[in-house]
Amino acid sequence: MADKIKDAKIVFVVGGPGSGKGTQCEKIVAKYGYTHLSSGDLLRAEVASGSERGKQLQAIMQKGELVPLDTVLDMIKDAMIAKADVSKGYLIDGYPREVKQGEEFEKKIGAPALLLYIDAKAETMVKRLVKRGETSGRADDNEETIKKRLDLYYKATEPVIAYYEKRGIVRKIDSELPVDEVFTIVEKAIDELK
Ligand SMILES: Nc1nc2c(ncn2[C@@H]2O[C@H](COP(=O)(O)OP(=O)(O)OP(=O)(O)O)[C@@H](O)[C@H]2O)c(=O)[nH]1
Ligand SMILES: O=c1ccn([C@@H]2O[C@H](COP(=O)(O)OP(=O)(O)O)[C@@H](O)[C@H]2O)c(=O)[nH]1
Ligand SMILES: [Mg+2]
Repeated sequence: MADKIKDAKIVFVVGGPGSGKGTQCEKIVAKYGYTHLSSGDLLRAEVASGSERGKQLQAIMQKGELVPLDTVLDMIKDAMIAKADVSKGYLIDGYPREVKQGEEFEKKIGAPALLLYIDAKAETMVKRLVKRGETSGRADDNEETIKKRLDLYYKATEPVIAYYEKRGIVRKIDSELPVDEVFTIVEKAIDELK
């Protein structure tokens, strides 16, 4: 496994709920052809399958809490292996959520070359998610759960950024700007990887 993906770049995409991770990842895929793996999307797919495991995940996500670390990591790993022959790079979106998740990822898969830190103000993120909730159908896009997701982000996920800052691979992206302007900054960070 580690062998198969050793030449592919791994990029962690981290930021608060609604900061714009998914939006920027789509644009990176369109321009660079990277493989986009959103941990949240993988979990939602499991929920949609109606499996027993999906039902347990649904209950946790609805509360804005974190699902067990191994569950997410196994899903990401399987998805990476499935694309290993064609992938130039991987965008791991919404992961790691806590420092321990990052450590486990590196033990089982490999080291990230870059961490894109998508940064928006709490107020902005709440506004975007409430708006997205009008059409997203996501069970966690409601004000009560949004608040819990934000709290958990500041408590558990922000330390992830500090952890990788020490390794010099963090690029902070201001996502208060319009989407295309944000992408201009993202492009610079990805171009530096080549
Ligand atoms: N103005 C502005 N709006 C944005 C930007 N990026 C995303 N949005 C809007 O904010 C909402 C959330 O964006 P997503 O890309 O889904 O955010 P995310 O970080 O993937 O959020 P989660 O899936 O909850 O983790 C979307 O409905 C976008 O339309 C941006 O750079 N500028
Ligand atoms: O590594 C992960 C990624 C997601 N989640 C769960 O999935 C939800 C949605 O995650 P996503 O990244 O889609 O959205 P965000 O919370 O960043 O807005 C989170 O609130 C968590 O309950 C998790 O437990 N571990
Ligand atoms: Mg997303």
